[in-house]
Amino acid sequence: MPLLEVNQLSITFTQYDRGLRQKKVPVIQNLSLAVERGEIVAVVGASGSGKSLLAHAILGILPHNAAVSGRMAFDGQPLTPTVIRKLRGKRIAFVPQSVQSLDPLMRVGDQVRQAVRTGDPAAEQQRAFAQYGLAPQVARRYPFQLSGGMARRVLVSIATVSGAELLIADEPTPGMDPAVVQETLRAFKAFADKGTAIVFITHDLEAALTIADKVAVFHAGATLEVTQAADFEGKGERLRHPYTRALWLALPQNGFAIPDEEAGETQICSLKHEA
Ligand SMILES: Nc1ncnc2c1ncn2[C@@H]1O[C@H](COP(=O)(O)OP(=O)(O)OP(=O)(O)O)[C@@H](O)[C@H]1O
Ligand code: NI
Repeated sequence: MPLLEVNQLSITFTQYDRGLRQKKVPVIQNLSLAVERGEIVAVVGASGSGKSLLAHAILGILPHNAAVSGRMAFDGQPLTPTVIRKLRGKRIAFVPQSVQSLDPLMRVGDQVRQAVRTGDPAAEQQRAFAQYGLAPQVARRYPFQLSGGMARRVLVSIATVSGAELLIADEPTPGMDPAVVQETLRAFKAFADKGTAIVFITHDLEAALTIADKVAVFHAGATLEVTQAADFEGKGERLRHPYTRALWLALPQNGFAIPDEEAGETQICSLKHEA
């Protein structure tokens, strides 16, 4: 049984036009995804394709104007609002996309220590900072005193000291320098090797492929394809969807190939953006 199961998830926003007329805007439609213990599933796709909303739906933190349908389960247990409240920050950890989610009024070291569930909080915080290249004195700073990359390392520290069984990381690496990105990816892989299930949301297919077992490709609110990471090889012959193949062929090592429109390739509009 997968640790996390998302079945036929749909999310629709209600918006108000002029004159209080309601408008329903579907943003995710019939999305299914399963993540086993020890498995890293990368979620890639263009900006606005619904990656963060998927994470927010799992964590039960969608805005109030969102209507959700479908089934989600963690360790066989349906993810109801009560259940998810109990799991969040404990068995399920989250690296949010926005660094604004740090508490502006609390020293960042304390925010990391608060997230520790087993072991000595101070020691765990120091270990995490050392791992992600944050100097010990950074612990005494407030979020506004950090660069974007440092704030993201603090967010990764908070999520990883919790010892959660499921880690959902929403774009954890922007603003980090390449060595820290590598260290973060290595850390994720090490967690997975110890049994943690990881959902790794990213624009960066190349980075995703260095650690992912599976890749879920999103486009306009639908999962186009969930594929084995190993299928990204050669000319992408094993990739079923033209958009997925376009993402793969657009990587530098594949020569930034622009798919052949004559051959009927579709949906390559955001190809440049993704590369
Ligand atoms: N509160 C909201 N009300 C209406 N529409 C929303 C709301 N929040 C998000 N959306 C829409 O849902 C879609 C998916 O947004 P989401 O943030 O999940 O995209 P994403 O794939 O995470 O993008 P990015 O890569 O830029 O982070 C977008 O088109 C966005 O405009
Ligand atoms: Ni996002």
